[in-house]
Amino acid sequence: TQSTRPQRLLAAVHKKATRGNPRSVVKAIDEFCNQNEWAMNVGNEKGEILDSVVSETNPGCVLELGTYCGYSTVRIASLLPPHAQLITLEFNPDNAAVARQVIAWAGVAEKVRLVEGESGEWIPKMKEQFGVKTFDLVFLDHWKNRYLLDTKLMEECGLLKKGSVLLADNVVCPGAPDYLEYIRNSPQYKSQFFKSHLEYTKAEDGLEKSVFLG
Ligand SMILES: CCc1ncnc2c1ncn2[C@@H]1O[C@H](/C=C/CNC(=O)c2cc(-c3ccc(F)cc3)cc(O)c2O)[C@@H](O)[C@H]1O
Ligand SMILES: [Mg+2]
Repeated sequence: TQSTRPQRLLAAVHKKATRGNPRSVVKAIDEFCNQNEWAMNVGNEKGEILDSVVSETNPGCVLELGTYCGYSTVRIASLLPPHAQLITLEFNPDNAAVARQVIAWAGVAEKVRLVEGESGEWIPKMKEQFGVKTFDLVFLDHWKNRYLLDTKLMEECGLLKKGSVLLADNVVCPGAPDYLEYIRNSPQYKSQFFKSHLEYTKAEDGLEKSVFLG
């Protein structure tokens, strides 16, 4: 049977990356996507912006929406302080299966809890199921038409506190217009746009960083 792109990406990780070395896993995926097949990982250019936001936030509790193959999961987890936790939501079981192996190969599995399921179902369960109080950082990179819905859901569930940071991928391409309109006009957020490029291309894209003001 034919392999899928995520499976071919995983094979490249096993072949090219050093087990236990998260940076080599990130490098192997970027090489695969630059040389073999484009895939919707945040990529290295936007990834460096993600890294700087993670480092400056120094988060104890992170939520990622849309694991896909685990590329950004590995980038974030490799920068977390000891005992910090990253919960990542992925509802496609095939993608989740690949992501678990990418995360394990990178050696960051003990910092990551991959939850297989829909964000809409699991965000309301974060407190009771995982003992989460609030998230210090949320990375939004799932279906673009879910960014706004899930942000409002996190607000309603009391999962954001003063200073919580939302970082949204693809606010230019493919775009998340309703999310941008809401977050840039809401008095409850301070937003900043980081201009960049769509992963592995010259097309314009960017990340929106928004700090919840409480
Ligand atoms: C239901 C809520 C919910 N709950 C849990 N998991 C969910 C979920 N909704 C989605 N997922 C999973 O997340 C991943 C999807 C991510 C969606 N990402 C893009 O569409 C995207 C596209 C481009 C691009 C494509 C083509 C172009 F031409 C240009 C740009 C570039 C990018 O960086 C992109 O992130 C998959 O694993 C889903 O299974
Ligand atoms: Mg993306």
